[in-house]
Amino acid sequence: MTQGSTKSTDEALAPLRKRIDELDRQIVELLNARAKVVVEVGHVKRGGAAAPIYAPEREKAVLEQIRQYNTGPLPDACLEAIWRELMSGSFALERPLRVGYLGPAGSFSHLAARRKFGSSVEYDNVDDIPAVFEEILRGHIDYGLVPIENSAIGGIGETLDAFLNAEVQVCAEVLINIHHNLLSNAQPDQITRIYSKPEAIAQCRKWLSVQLQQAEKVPVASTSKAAELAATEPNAAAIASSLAGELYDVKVQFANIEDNPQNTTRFFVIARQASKPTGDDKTSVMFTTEHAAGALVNVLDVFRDFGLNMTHIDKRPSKRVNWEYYFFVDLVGHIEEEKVRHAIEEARKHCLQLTVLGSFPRAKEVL
Ligand SMILES: O=C(O)C(=O)C[C@]1(C(=O)O)C=C[C@H](O)C=C1
Repeated sequence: MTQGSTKSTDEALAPLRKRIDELDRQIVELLNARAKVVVEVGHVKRGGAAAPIYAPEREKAVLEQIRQYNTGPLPDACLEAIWRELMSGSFALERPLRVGYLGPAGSFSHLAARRKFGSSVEYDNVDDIPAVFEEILRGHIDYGLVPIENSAIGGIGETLDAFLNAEVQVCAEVLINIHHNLLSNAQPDQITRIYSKPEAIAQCRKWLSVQLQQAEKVPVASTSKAAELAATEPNAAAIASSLAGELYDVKVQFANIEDNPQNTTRFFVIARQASKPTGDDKTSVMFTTEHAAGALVNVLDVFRDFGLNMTHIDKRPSKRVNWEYYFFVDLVGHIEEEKVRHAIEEARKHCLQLTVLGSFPRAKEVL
């Protein structure tokens, strides 16, 4: 490029950048005007009948409105990411929130928590999934992220079991695309051991059956724990997120090694309080029935009779009596809707026990 053309580019850019500077000034002014209103929202919420700081139903309405206002050229996903971060800042202005997840840092639960709650909340990593539930009940954290099901391997038993022992509420759901990476600071042909969470090993089964067959697969409590081990042990590798690779300083040797590129995990956000209706919600229930012919069908018939669509069903052994099960069902609708409330009352008549785990806005996007 000649000096003349550089100069003319600079000359052409200068007024455009000046306009951007002026717009940035106005955006900052507007963002702070918004933030001042958020501070007032915080006063209202902390006074009187202390309302929850995180309002999933309002979050959904705000994001939908942003999509409606958007006439481009910015894509909706870009604006949504900006507004999520803005709302994260709102939490800090109203009352700092503590969000717990299965650690150590860099786990997919951490990733889900960061995508949902942004960078202005405090994060706490806990040792196992039941501990996320306990920390909610003890009031040490305000919200917890727990994996509920994966598109390839189904329900996460540890989370389902934790619902049997802890009375927490499901207040939101989060869908995350799970991309696994083989992390190691050793050359691939030197790797003798691969650490990961059993679910992650299962999600990369095909890749592992062809690649690195010589390496021993060692299950550990989380993918981030695996990354931590791979960082310190020679000839070790981990299957984990790229975030874990960054945090523990372990190189990505192979990216996206999951068998299914659409590999998605659904997380629940658990809390001490429920979420308000949005008009597009789900309700999660857990029940156990008598050990008799047709007992489960009787419950499901009620949901069908009330025209309630079921989006998820799972089962776990009760661990009290052999072959006795707890069923987990997600229904479309909110418990405050007459139809849903009525159906659940009817279904309860066919159950030994039925617990409503919570109603929450239906997640539309994979974050
Ligand atoms: O409207 C509220 O309840 C807020 O707390 C404000 C706000 C926002 O920034 O728009 C913040 C966080 C979300 O939970 C929902 C909305």
